[in-house]
Amino acid sequence: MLPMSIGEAYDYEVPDHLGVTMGQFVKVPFGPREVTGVVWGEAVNSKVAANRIKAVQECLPVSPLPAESREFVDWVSHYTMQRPGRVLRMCMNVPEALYPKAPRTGYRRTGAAVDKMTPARRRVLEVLEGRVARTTAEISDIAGVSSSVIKGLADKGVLEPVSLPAEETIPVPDAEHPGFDLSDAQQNAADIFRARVQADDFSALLLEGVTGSGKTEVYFEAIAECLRQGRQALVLLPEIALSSQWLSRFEARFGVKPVEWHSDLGQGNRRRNWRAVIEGEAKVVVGARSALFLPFASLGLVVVDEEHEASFKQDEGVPYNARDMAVVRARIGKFPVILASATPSLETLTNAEMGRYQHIRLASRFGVAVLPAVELVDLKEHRPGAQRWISEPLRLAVEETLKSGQQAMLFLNRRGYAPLTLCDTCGHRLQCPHCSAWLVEHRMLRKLQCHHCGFSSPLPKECPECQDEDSFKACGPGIERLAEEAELLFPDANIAMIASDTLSGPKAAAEFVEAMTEGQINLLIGTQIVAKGYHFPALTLVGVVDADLGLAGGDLRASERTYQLLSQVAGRAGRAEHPGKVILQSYIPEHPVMEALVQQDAAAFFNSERQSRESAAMPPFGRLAALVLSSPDPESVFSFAKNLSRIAPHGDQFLIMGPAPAPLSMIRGRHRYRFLVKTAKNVQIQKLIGQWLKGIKVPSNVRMQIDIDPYNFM
Ligand SMILES: Nc1ncnc2c1ncn2[C@@H]1O[C@H](COP(=O)(O)OP(=O)(O)OP(=O)(O)O)[C@@H](O)[C@H]1O
Ligand SMILES: [Zn+2]
Repeated sequence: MLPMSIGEAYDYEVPDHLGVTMGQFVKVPFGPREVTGVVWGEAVNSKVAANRIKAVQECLPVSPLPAESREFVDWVSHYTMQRPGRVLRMCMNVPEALYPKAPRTGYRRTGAAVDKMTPARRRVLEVLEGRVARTTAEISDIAGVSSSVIKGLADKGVLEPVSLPAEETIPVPDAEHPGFDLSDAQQNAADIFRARVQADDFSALLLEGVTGSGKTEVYFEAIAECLRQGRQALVLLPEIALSSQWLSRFEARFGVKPVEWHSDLGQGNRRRNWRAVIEGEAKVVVGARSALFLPFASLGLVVVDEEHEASFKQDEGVPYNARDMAVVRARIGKFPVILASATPSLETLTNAEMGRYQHIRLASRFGVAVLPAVELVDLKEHRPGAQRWISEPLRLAVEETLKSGQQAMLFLNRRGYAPLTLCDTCGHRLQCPHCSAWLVEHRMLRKLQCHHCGFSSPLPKECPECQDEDSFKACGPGIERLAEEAELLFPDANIAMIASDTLSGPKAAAEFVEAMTEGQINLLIGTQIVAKGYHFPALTLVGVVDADLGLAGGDLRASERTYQLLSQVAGRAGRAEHPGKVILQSYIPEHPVMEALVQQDAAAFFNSERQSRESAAMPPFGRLAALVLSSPDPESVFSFAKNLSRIAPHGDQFLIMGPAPAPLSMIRGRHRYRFLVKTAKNVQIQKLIGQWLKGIKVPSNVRMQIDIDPYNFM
């Protein structure tokens, strides 16, 4: 199999001297090029004439891709209707990891004296005190000298070269490293997990625990058991790059840091970690959704933390849901998968109810902490002033919290200064030239930005429509604007504003956590990025500035997502000895989502949500797939969509809706049309779509993306 978008595995001859095994990574000729592929199986009834079959050139010096990984690739390919090579590419996207690293050369002191001492030379000798050996790069890094200083000392015989192991070894987490004493409820859950890991068989477990109940500590015990069994464990976390608190807790429990996998890793670490996974040296990996495609030598447990998070769904490339695929991966590998959340998805809750997943609950917060009280502020009664968003009751609550020396947080899930900028004279709205979306003003960066394609431009001096000067007006708040208001209202507060574009990576995230923990910040203003996972003991007030924000639009999961997000953000309040309070500002306080949040009645909310989904035969009670067609040329995509529509099958078990212009009818200069396929639960939706599209030729300037179980309806 080659990691590219082609239909099936290619046939190659294996020269006698090579002796390949299944899963072996090999170099093969492909047209004029040489590419790396994986031995997928024996060619049966090859369609290629014997004299045209080319030969495998080389086996690569790395363990083969395990059988479980190959089965997983085939499964995901079939389910998502994507070519297997595209899925395989996700497993082997670190080409340099297929070769072992050359041994490194280091230097150490010989004991010979230096004839002429300089400050730079002295620093080098200090770094190498006690005959330790280090690489040139390390020495120049620590001592702050150029490599010529080191070479000069070596030439004089003061330093001598020594050979160092090719790679630093990966520290092994210690299952017996002392952790916390668990509460009774935690202990019960941990016992179940341990038994499941020992059972050496597939099982799916839902760990539903209210915010602050200590779910992490409980699934750590499952990881410990997995380590005792000598197998690898994988934890999928949303926003792993920002989870410094999680990493410290792991280290506290297991004595060392886990192996990380996410897009913020440098090239060197990616290489090392990928290789450590396939060679079985990486015992615990924590990563983003893509970590599921790592070539684990012997995986024995997957934990999906915050399993309800939509970020586990990938929309681009191969569209897949890592939560669902984690369950598949566990079934293939015959081991347990743990789905953890304070607000599980309706899909997972339904699976638990049907008995497919074992449901384990943690009903209260750990220790003395209690769940925060939730209050609604009806914005129809307590209107903030013009161009203001903080109501009087919320203002008072913040003031009181700050006065008592505790921390408050204002939550608004909108980046930038204002979501819309328009001309006050003619009403012209500033729109992205490549997308059907408004430009968002980011005042700190002094520019307008498209949140869909990244386009940015300075705010124009004059309106492109009516040529009036300085006529643009910001409409609505983003967190930058909210921060402006907060500075006016709370002049003495130490305000920090945190959004995905202000928190630029793991380092900035760790600094933010420290500033919160040390109390250097007392008023936090943030988007969803601060809504989950964090544990700040002194944070006692959470104010949700616009609780209705997520409810707009026709998204199937709008209510569910709003409920989950607001529960998460509410759950940041009062996690230690001081009780917390949550204020939701809303124009629709009677909405079921608001009522459920105030009553803290998750069950009632999910029952009503379940009923409405069931009566509409929507997931998880029916199946959905989206077909998105796009092209730079509006004519081509429209006529292709029309053709598809003409030949669309009809039946009473399914419905094909569309083509309709997608709600975002243009992204990155591509015009988009959508079909939505909706079927009964028992219909094989892939088969139906396969029959529909059989023999279809997609025009070369049109792209067709199939998305099974779509989460994004834009
Ligand atoms: N058995 C225990 N002993 C001591 N501290 C604990 C114990 N269990 C949990 N804690 C602490 O309680 C806090 C909350 O736990 P944790 O963050 O795991 O909760 P959670 O269920 O993951 O919450 P959320 O869903 O809100 O992220 C953490 O600081 C954790 O270290
Ligand atoms: Zn754009």
